[in-house]
Amino acid sequence: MEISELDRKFNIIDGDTPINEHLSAHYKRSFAHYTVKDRLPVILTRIIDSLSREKEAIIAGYGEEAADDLKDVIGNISKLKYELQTDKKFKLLDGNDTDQEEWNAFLEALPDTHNSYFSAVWLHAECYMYRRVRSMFEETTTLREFDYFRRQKKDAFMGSLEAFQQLTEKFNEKRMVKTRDELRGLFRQLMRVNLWGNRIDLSISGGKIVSQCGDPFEALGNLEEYILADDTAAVWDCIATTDGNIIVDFVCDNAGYELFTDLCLADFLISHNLAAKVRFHVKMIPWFVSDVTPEDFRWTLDALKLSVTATLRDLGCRLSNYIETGHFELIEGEYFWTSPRDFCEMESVKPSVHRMLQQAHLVIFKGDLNYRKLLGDIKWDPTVPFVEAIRTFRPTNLCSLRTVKADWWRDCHQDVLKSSQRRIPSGWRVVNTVLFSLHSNRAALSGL
Ligand SMILES: O=P(O)(O)OC[C@H]1O[C@](O)(CO)[C@@H](O)[C@@H]1O
Ligand SMILES: [Mn+2]
Repeated sequence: MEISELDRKFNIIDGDTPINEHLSAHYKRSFAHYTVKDRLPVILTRIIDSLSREKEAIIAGYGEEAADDLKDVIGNISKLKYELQTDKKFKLLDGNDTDQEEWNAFLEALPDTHNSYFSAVWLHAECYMYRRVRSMFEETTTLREFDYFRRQKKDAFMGSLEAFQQLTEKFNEKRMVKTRDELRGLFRQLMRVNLWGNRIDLSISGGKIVSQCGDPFEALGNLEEYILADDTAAVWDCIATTDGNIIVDFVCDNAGYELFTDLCLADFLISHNLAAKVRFHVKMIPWFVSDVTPEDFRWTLDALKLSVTATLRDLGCRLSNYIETGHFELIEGEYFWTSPRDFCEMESVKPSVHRMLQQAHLVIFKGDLNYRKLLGDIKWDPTVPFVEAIRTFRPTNLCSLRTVKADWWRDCHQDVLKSSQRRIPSGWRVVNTVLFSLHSNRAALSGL
């Protein structure tokens, strides 16, 4: 079928998402369109490939019955790919997962004009695809607990070991800082290391293993010019002006190198008495390929503890000890993070999560997907300040740490935009361009 014929059939508009509209694959020249048309089918195909490749190992681990389950799942993923590529309406979810009813209520309430892959809000379409894959496994007898992205996450972790080592060594050298100024300087560096950590994401690479190579601290200087918006000073003030008896929350994104940098930043906060507790909110089901699940979190601490190098072993022991002492807390069991809801809906849809975030003095939202959820997946006018774009979402002080993977102009102030245009020709082609934004909610930080 000719592409134009397809476009006509799916009612695709030949243009980019208009300002103030929701991002959607409906607009042919948008990154959302490229994602739904090209990236998501590739991610589905990669799941099928890895299941076929690992078939024997899976059967060895999950029993003979897993062979039939694998066959069913592979067939169902192929069907899902067909549904996606032919823009079928979203189906209700089967199965008994905890969040199934909420998801179905959400799907049933979608207007008829926005409930298929190319017509829906991009956030909804993308989340729905990952959630459908999960239900296929949930319906099996043997593979309900199987994480079909785990192999890739582990491989990416292993590929980053050298960077972990370098980061920990540098961090150990610097840990002993004493003065407030030195502390602030180290915080600034760790925030940047953390921000860069978000580059390593296995969904943007289509599931291909990408790991952090080279010395992360050394790379910082060259990367500085790519930072679009930087409120580190406000974030530091927000933390450093307290008595340290505060909770800091991470709404986590990717496992592997990024989680490692989250743990380093959290370690810094605890070991310098800047926070009494750091909580990590993670996903309950395999999500956007590399997102952290409780199992990934525990596995990461264990792998560090068992590392061949003493530096990483010591770190692993210290971090695990923080769990024992309650300085770190893994928050699991919450399905809101894998719902299609944006964060503005949190207070009404899941007040318990909102109340929990309110206990924290600062919440750090990691990554591109969380950023999109903060902004409601809307293509904001670039001049709209972050604090307006997050609308009524005000649980506490907020910080968003994100490398820009989706539409990049939404968070730029005009002056930044102008200077970045020299480097970035247009729209979604910036997918491989490294850009950062480091946002805090200035209004919330100043106590509004
Ligand atoms: O891991 P992160 O930072 O949330 O980014 C992942 C996501 O970024 C996007 O490319 C754009 O939002 C998604 O399509 C992708 O899967
Ligand atoms: Mn992610």
